[in-house]
Amino acid sequence: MVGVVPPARAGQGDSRPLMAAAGGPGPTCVLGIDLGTTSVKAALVTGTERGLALAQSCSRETQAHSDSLGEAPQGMEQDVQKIIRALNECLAALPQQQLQQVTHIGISGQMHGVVFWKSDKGCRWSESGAAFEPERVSHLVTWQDGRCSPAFLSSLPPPQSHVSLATGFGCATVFWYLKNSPDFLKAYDAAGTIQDYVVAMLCDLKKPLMSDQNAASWGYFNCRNKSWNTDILKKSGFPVHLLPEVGDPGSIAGRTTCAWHGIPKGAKVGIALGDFQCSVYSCLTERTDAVLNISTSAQLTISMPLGFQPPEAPDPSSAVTYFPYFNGDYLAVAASLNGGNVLATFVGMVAQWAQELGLEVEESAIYPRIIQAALAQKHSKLSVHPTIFGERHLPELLASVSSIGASELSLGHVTRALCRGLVENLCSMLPVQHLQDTGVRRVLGSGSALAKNEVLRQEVERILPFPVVYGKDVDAAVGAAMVMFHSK
Ligand SMILES: Nc1ncnc2c1ncn2[C@@H]1O[C@H](COP(=O)(O)OP(=O)(O)O)[C@@H](O)[C@H]1O
Ligand SMILES: O=C(CO)[C@@H](O)[C@H](O)[C@H](O)[C@H](O)COP(=O)(O)O
Repeated sequence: MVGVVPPARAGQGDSRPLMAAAGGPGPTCVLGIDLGTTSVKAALVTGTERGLALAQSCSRETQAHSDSLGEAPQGMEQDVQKIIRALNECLAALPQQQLQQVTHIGISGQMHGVVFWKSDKGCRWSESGAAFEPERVSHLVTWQDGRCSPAFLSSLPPPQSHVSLATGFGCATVFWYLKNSPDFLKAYDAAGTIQDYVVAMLCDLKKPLMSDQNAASWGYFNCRNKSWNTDILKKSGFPVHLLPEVGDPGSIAGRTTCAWHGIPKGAKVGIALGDFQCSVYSCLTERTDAVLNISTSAQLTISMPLGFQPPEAPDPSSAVTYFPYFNGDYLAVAASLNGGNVLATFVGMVAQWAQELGLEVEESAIYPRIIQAALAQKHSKLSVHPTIFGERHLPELLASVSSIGASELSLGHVTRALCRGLVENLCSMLPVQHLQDTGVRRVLGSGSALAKNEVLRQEVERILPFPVVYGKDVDAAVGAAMVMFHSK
């Protein structure tokens, strides 16, 4: 037993679906999955008399980054075959006898991105029925994709949504294909996030289902009436037949049509969820909690009051956006494009410099060294503004370094300053003063980049004047499993 998961607090003010009636026919063993940007995580969560327990977990890096097939400038695509391979490796590493007990599957994953497939040929099940392999499936164009320039985005019709349109958002990517490679879209008749694709394959859905969490992340989705901006899109020639059906987070999308890695056929599969919302769900128990998630990207968030409704129109200049959560609730989110991916880029740069100096150093060996070096440098006057990927509200503001003193140039100084810069950047988007004004009493930390990096945790604890409690590195997968226990 790895640890007992915070039990859901039923009752007033809790955004989470009510716990299944005690002793009711609720699930006993749930598989939670997070199809993240860097790694896939899987978690087996069991119901015990003490609440929910994380029985087993596994993670595998996908190494799925691929060149843009369509030669899209600044394209960021991932090979779906490699994502599914990492998923299969994770499940194969979990105990068979526990997988055989699984009655429900909760799936979350990286939001905004889009993958296309041929609805009745999206995968091929192995002879044994144990696993499926993708077929007639495109690459995943991820949330980090930069093909939609500001000029292209401004040529698109204004959305009737509170979420501003940005590059890497599913609907923006479809518009890009429509304009630059229309024949590409003709090969497919289904689309969704990577997690929607997996749900559709497991349940053999002819029409993909998508939760409003993921629909909102695509753009052109009205969260108030839970519908796509179909009229606006049709007028622009958008292939609206590609838009999935939208359902409520926590609802059941269907049942597995085959046994899957030992999980019996007929297991209930939840509608796919946003990884960020599931990371929050795994730990948020009080409305006075703030959550800081640092995985490939980074988010700092607080709950909005019950009954809050987002504005009708988007505000592209705002650093904070409102994410649909559960039960009609919303989260106010500083969603940064710069999180673990900045540290990963720094590690890649160190490896590249070493190679240019004739040294071969594995990136996996660099992480512990830069962390150790920074632990030895408790302070650094260096000031790093880390936004090498820009931000959605300030796409042109790239990274910068200042206060560079001759004594501040060690690997340890630079690493600590970089970690501090990541946290300061989030706090520039959602200031500490605002957290205090809204009554935040505690910060819950989640995401692998935080779980694996003591220096980052030290800087979090220096900058945020609140107690900080950390989760594990499989938070979104645990959250996706918890949703299945708490859904009606
Ligand atoms: N060995 C390591 N030590 C410290 N940090 C690491 C290590 N390996 C990866 N990371 C950090 O973890 C981040 C990926 O976190 P992860 O939770 O796997 O991402 P996601 O959920 O987006 O797939 C990377 O961007 C990197 O910054
Ligand atoms: O960009 C946003 C929100 O706008 C982020 O929540 C982003 O969608 C998420 O980080 C992605 O879902 C990727 O998550 P992760 O792979 O970084 O865990």
